Amino acid sequence: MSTELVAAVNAALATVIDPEIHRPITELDMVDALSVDEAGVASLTILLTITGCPMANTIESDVREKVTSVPGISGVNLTMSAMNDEQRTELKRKLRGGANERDIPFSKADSTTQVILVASGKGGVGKSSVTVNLAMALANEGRSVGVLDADIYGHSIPQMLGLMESWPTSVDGMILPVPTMGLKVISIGMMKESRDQVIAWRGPILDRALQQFLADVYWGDLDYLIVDLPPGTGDVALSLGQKLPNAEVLVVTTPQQAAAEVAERAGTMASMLDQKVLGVVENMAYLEVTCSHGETQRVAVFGTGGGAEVAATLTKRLGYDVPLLAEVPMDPAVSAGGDDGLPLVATDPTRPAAQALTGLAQRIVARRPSLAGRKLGLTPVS
Ligand SMILES: Nc1ncnc2c1ncn2[C@@H]1O[C@H](COP(=O)(O)OP(=O)(O)OP(=O)(O)O)[C@@H](O)[C@H]1O
Repeated sequence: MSTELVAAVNAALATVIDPEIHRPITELDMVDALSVDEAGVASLTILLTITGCPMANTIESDVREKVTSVPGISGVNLTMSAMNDEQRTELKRKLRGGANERDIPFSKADSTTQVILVASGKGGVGKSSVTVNLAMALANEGRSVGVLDADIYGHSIPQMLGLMESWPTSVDGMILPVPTMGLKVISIGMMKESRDQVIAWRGPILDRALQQFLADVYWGDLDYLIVDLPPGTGDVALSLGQKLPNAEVLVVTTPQQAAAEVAERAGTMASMLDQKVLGVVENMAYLEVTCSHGETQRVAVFGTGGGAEVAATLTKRLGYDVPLLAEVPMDPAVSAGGDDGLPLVATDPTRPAAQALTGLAQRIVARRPSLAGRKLGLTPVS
């Protein structure tokens, strides 16, 4: 057996990335019994994290391609198998950075992930649409982004990202988010046995489920975790507020006065939980219509000024600047993108609505992460 060839095959395998965990399969101890015989035939076993792993075919074809491309390799003898319990436990330990206990990585003082809770006062203002498009736009800016759909009543994220038939893989109790379009996604809807099942979780059960999303999901290194909250100021906001004291809240409203008033409440609630309000997004701000003379006009379908009003009220109430970060026009393409599972920012970034959402992402990226109001995990000495 040629040790050089084995090393070369190993190096090639190090370029095969597990599509769910986003790490090289060699680092995840998924390569077993690798050898190369005199005739240059490589034999190896790939240990999948679970039997029936949904990504098995992708990994298999990737491994074949990479191994056969190594000079001197004439064939591949590949066995696809699964890890045993011990191997899985070791992998989980490794993924948690050697720690056995499950704590929430984002709540640690040294966490570099910016958690953004997308909140609204009432339903239907476009909170989920803003969530998926903002996440896509941040990914387009080269950031690693996770999306957590914590909207127990709506959970429309799977639909909006084309994941209606996708389920997260679980490795011995550790959940791997579903990868799509460069994002990592988990939805409360994915935890149900069937998609039409109604969830009526409250109090401790809901709290436990949210804890699981944050601690038992292997998110990896994220720049941003965007969380779609249920509308209003309910149990989820409270529970997440306690679990993620450093999270920042992005308030989505429509220009309507009534929507603005309830949106202010969502912002005020955040401050009660010691969270900072990052800013306000006014969605469905106006509709652009082109008249028969070719002139374009902005029609205020839902009135005007709601976003600016929420921003001004929260600035006054909270004592720091809460900016109006974006005004997103009404555009049937936003809605169609949601139905098709493809966010507008990904399919048609030139449309004004997509540009407004990209601008929102750019403003968020450009902000220097502020430590104001953050709990730094320092213990005062007497
Ligand atoms: N800028 C927009 N232009 C046109 N349609 C939009 C826009 N934003 C959202 N919509 C549409 O409005 C409807 C409600 O949006 P969405 O589901 O994002 O709201 P939501 O606030 O998350 O609602 P809920 O909390 O009730 O789930 C959807 O059909 C969506 O496609």
